[in-house]
Amino acid sequence: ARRPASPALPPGPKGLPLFGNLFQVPSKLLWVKLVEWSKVYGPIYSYSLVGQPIIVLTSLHDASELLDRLSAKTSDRPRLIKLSERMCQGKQFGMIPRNDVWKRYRRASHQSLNVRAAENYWPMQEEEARILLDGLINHPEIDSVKHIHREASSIGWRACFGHTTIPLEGPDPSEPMEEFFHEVFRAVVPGSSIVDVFPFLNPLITRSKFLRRSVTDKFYERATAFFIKSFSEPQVSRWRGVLTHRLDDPYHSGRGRSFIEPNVERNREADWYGYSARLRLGRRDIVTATALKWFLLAMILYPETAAPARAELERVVGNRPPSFADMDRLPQIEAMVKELLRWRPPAAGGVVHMATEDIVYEEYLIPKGAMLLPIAWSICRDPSVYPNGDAFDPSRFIDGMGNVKSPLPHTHEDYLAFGHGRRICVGKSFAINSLSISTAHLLWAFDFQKGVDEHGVEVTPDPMAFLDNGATVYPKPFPVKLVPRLPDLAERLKAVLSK
Ligand code: HEM
Repeated sequence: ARRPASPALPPGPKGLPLFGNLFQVPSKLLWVKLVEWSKVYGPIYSYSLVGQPIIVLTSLHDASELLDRLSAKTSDRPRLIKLSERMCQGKQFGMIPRNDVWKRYRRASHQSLNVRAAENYWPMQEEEARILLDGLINHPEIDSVKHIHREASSIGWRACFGHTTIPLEGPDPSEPMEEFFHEVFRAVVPGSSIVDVFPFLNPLITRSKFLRRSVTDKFYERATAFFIKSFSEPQVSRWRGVLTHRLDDPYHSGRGRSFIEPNVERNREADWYGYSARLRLGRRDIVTATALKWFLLAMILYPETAAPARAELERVVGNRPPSFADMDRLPQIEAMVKELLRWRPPAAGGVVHMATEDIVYEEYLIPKGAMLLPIAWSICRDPSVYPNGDAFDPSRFIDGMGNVKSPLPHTHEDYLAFGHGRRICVGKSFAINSLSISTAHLLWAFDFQKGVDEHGVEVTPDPMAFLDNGATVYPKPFPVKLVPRLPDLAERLKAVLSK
């Protein structure tokens, strides 16, 4: 296309003077509306909230050009008053601007979470996957979602603090943090908080307790207080006390070194890194739990897609539980995890970036200060790379020889659910490992069938029934029936767990 004399913002829905599209965007499931608009206005379009332009990216081409290739100019975060400044007091590094503090946090967490370093958590993640199965077998009366949550929080907490496993019956020390992260995910959505839409309210809110309460919700103050307290020396020592104590427990081997340790040892600013690490990473694992809920749903609705992975597990591991050492020979598991994150990217609406300078992109102007919102839902079903993207089909990632296909360029090895550019998820390898080992164990151990409701009627879950949690999206709860695939499953697990 010929470039017009003065490039302008990508077109989009017409709004009101001053307010822009403020009254057209829903307060829940914003991304569903944004996907709808992309069908009308094209893969790249813009809308505005009270003068703030937001550029919506729904194609792989635009997202990779703007957020990956031009990431030097598009890796900032917008000012997030409620989330970053009020709730996290500038300490949650995923949300702060791209400044020196961010760089130090990012470097420190990359050191402990990169592909190689993530291998340190394999024994702990394997153990947790087995404890998950053990719980599901011995406590079928407890909702499977609760088991999944236990596993996810235990993995997250153990990685952060070197903690031993969190028991099903609790106590779960990470619980308040989970609450906090729910709030974080809600507040990261553009326009979700009134103080971000009308920043002039900020000083007023600081002064008025009434306003503070009314712009936030009931969890806010409690969760924020917990978050801030978790930096404090006494709190950290208290957690450490719990850890060391439990390490002697023979059933819970206590394997699993905190990923903070290497940083603490290496850095002179040990305390600073140590304390801050706890929050920047603690409870991100709830995203992994979300992915596992979608996994159960996919297995109920598309049972035939489990067959190749099962056949492979039978061939490679047989009657013993799978392990990371088997993963090279389990391409079907890799394909399953790729497809799971593609079909239902947990952060469906993407995480917002901000341009730090004016960018002329194709015929458009992306002005400095514009928000850029990559809609993972759409990008992960971009028809030019993933045809028939609404169908759950792990075989799309398998070639004629039964190996995982080489990914197409710019697809981040077919893991587009982890975002883009310099802000790409720092826990990516860690999360993929958690999902691979958990799905491998679940497929090895169980057949998944529809569960029944309180009247005994079989329930077919609706894959389009979403529960909004801001940047992440859950399936509406559904019952599932797990049928053990080996008669002596419980004994086999006991044998490996007590080793
Ligand atoms: C399936 C699980 C997960 C998914 C789908 C996911 C996805 C994402 C996405 C979309 C972003 C924003 C990227 C962007 O701005 O373009 C992000 C950022 C981040 N993720 Fe994850 N994540 C997952 C698990 C984790 C885990 C387990 C950890 C920690 C161990 C983690 C730590 C982070 C951090 C610290 C950031 C902020 C990075 C920055 O702003 O520089 N994530 N993640």
